[in-house]
Amino acid sequence: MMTTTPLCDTALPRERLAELVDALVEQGWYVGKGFLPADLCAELYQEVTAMADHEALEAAGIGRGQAHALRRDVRGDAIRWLDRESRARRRYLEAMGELQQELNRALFLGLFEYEAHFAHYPPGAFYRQHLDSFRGRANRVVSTVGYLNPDWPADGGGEMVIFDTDAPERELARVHPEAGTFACFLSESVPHEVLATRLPRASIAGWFRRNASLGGLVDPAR
Ligand SMILES: O=C(O)CCC(=O)C(=O)O
Ligand SMILES: [Fe+2]
Repeated sequence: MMTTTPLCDTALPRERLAELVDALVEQGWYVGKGFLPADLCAELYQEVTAMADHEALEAAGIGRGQAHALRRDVRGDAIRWLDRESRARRRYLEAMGELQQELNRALFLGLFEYEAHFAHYPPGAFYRQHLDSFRGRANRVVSTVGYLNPDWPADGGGEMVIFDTDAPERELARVHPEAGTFACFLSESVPHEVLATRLPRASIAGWFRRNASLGGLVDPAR
């Protein structure tokens, strides 16, 4: 009999997925250490580091379409949108596909698409407090961040701070950008920021989207 090779060996543990769903329902955000497989993070870290070394990343901006602008006073990372060109990237996207299915099954979110980019913050870079969903467009519904740096030191900076929806000056959590840690939150309601990093900081930021076409405008991806 023929055996089929599984598409990937990522398979996010069921109990961690359940924990994530519960936290999203209860507080609108989730942070899990050791959520992503260590070998996967190591491969992705190598890829983004090589891209940074070869200037294969582009300065990140804010806003979509024509409103897109470079604002180094707001965010200082460099990015590259994730394609499926390496085994590691396919594995990561496969894992996000599992998460999407689980979110749709458990929460009826109707998520239909996932977009993600590598992000590299050079020393000194930060990303000021913001929401991930652009005003007037319910396009990004759930945000994800997978961290890739091995052995992040306690004084490395670069934490992601999560703030209270109703009191955005109130800090709720600080996430150390350590390989394996995964953060997930509601894009429209959870204010967050990246504190200035002391070391080069690597991650994959991604968003589950619903199709939003408003006023006859089809919302552009990215
Ligand atoms: O890297 C992080 O911790 C968060 C990044 C972020 O907020 C974003 O890219 O929108
Ligand atoms: Fe963000």
